[in-house]
Amino acid sequence: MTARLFIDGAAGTTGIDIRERLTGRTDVAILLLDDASRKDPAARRAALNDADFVILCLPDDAAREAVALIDNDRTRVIDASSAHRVADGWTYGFPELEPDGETRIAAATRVSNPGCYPTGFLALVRPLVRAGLIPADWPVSVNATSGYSGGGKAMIADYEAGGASAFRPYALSLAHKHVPEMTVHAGLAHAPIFAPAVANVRQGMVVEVPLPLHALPGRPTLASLSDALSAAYDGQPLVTVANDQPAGIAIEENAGTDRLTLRVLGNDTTGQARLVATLDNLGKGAGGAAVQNLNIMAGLDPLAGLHR
Ligand SMILES: NC(=O)C1=CN([C@@H]2O[C@H](COP(=O)(O)OP(=O)(O)OC[C@H]3O[C@@H](n4cnc5c(N)ncnc54)[C@H](OP(=O)(O)O)[C@@H]3O)[C@@H](O)[C@H]2O)C=CC1
Ligand SMILES: CC(=O)N[C@@H](CCC(=O)OP(=O)(O)O)C(=O)O
Repeated sequence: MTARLFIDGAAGTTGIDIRERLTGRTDVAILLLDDASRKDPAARRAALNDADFVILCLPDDAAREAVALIDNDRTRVIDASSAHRVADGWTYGFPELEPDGETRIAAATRVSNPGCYPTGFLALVRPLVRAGLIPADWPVSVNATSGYSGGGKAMIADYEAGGASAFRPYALSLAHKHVPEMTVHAGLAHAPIFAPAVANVRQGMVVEVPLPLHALPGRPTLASLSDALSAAYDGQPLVTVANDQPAGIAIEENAGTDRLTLRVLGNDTTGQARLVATLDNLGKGAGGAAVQNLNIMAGLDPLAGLHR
């Protein structure tokens, strides 16, 4: 079977990336609108209802509008925006996160693609909360740095014109749009303190969760945390729990791939840990995850077109 796919927002950063990833595939046929009609509601409505699958690569409001334009119960949607990540009736599109994740995505008609930062954060924290190693009411914090392509066309243009800062912490009022999905899908009682920054590198991301092991109820060791992550992702080809002790970690480690690498680093003597994830904000953090979800929903090879 050939899956008929419409990408709404195909001219943007994520849309172009997904089109490139699907080039040459014979199991997916892409429906495109020309430049004159790509923002025309009537043309979008027709394409949205004609397709078997739709990937929304739009700002949040436009993504909500696109969903409202679908008036049949056959078209299945993957939304790359943050509009539906904690919405009722939507399945969170992170197949490796829960034991039944892939099964639920395969059956879903509405799938929300995870945010780039939440992908790293949840991969580190969710299995530890599920295993009881981090209590649900623990005051978690998360520091992260993204490549500038995470800010879409406007931020890419700023950086590539040479005028933007080399390293810029932001979201300083602690109300970043990713906090709700981090809280809900980690199973935490309180919002984590999320401190993101953008760096002068096109693609790549480091997400770090510091943990005072000495203060946690079970006083876990580094090895017990690492073992819990390894067990959670056993057999998952895109997720690696590395047991190395690098002197430093490059933000580019997984740039250009759909890999997600997790590490538990730190010091058992002081009882302090640094949980660190690296990924490509456009890979497992966006377009790679969208293609993976499409593959799963359409019953295709789940890893087709992904860069391991
Ligand atoms: N970049 C990233 O790393 C990631 C982005 N995302 C999410 O994916 C979505 C798209 O992001 P990104 O690709 O970066 O953004 P871009 O700004 O690069 O692209 C957005 C595209 O949507 C088009 N668009 C805007 N409004 C409408 C509309 N009403 N109808 C049709 N098309 C419209 C824009 O057209 P025009 O330029 O002409 O206005 C543009 O082509 C966002 O919700 C973003 O949060 C998700 C994960 C990662
Ligand atoms: C560097 C930068 O600006 N990043 C974006 C997030 C990019 C992303 O992946 O967010 P969504 O998946 O929710 O679109 C931001 O902080 O808003």
